[in-house]
Amino acid sequence: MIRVMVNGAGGKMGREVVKAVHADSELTLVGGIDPTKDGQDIGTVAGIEPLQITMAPSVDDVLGNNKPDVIVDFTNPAVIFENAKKILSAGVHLVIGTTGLTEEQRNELHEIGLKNQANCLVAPNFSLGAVMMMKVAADLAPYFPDVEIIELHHNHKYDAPSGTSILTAKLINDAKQAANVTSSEDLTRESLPGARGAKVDDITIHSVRLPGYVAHQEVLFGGHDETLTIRHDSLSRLSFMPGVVLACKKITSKPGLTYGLEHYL
Ligand SMILES: NC(=O)C1=CN([C@@H]2O[C@H](COP(=O)(O)OP(=O)(O)OC[C@H]3O[C@@H](n4cnc5c(N)ncnc54)[C@H](OP(=O)(O)O)[C@@H]3O)[C@@H](O)[C@H]2O)C=CC1
Ligand SMILES: O=C(O)C1=N[C@H](C(=O)O)C[C@H](O)C1
Repeated sequence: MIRVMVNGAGGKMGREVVKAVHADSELTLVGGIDPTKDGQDIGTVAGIEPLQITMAPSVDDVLGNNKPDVIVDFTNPAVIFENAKKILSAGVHLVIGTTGLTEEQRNELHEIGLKNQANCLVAPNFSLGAVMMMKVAADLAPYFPDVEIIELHHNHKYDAPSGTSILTAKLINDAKQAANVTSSEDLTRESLPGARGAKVDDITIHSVRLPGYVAHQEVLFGGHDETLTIRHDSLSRLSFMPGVVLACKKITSKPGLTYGLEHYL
């Protein structure tokens, strides 16, 4: 049995992860961390039967004796880097769904993980469909080098652009460079700043935040008198759970830091 703890267990994703880990026969839920749910019962917070597990206020409280094998983190971009350093330094494997880590920070976590035999997965998106969308987008990019991304999320999301759109843009850029193709010149000049969205390398990303949405993304390719659009929709947070459960089971066999769930499939 793999002993799993959830950081951010009281949040929108954390509550679903608690339920998914509890329901899996190869995983044992051994704890949850959330500053404002400190002392509460994890089953009550997640809306399942009482589990007799009390939530801890911070990772500092769970990295002493009786550490878990794996911590799954869905907290927020402001706290992820400092928490990840502590968790990996304590020799605990770490599955990160939280967005916002820079490439430089991921490199630092890779070194800390190797030094402490603690593996780390940073996956901007755990849904199978989103991983496939990114793969197909990269496959299409050499044939359609003119491409923009629209990502659409609920209005309680803290960060923009989304982690998924940033990884999608990176994969598209890598594919374009490998194929030695470039996009057409953008002749538009903004009369209002921000009208053309944000750039990740060469790719424009537009972020929509509205109540009602969960997590959605369109990748739009423009060609000669034709366009091609691929779209992915997460209809609920359950869409991320098979990926999170898979990551908890595979992480022991992937040394260092891995970026993207595709490397686990
Ligand atoms: N990789 C993927 O597939 C997905 C990634 N995400 C990402 O996951 C992250 C969380 O998303 P979501 O669940 O919607 O956000 P929520 O705000 O609903 O949940 C975050 C939780 O973390 C808690 N928290 C804040 N600071 C700490 C801390 N220092 N230690 C422990 N817990 C803390 C929050 O408590 P409080 O509310 O009291 O601040 C809250 O309960 C985001 O970065 C989001 O982009 C989301 C969906 C899928
Ligand atoms: O905040 C969210 O909700 C999501 N965040 C991730 C991201 O930033 O890409 C994954 C998914 O889009 C949901």
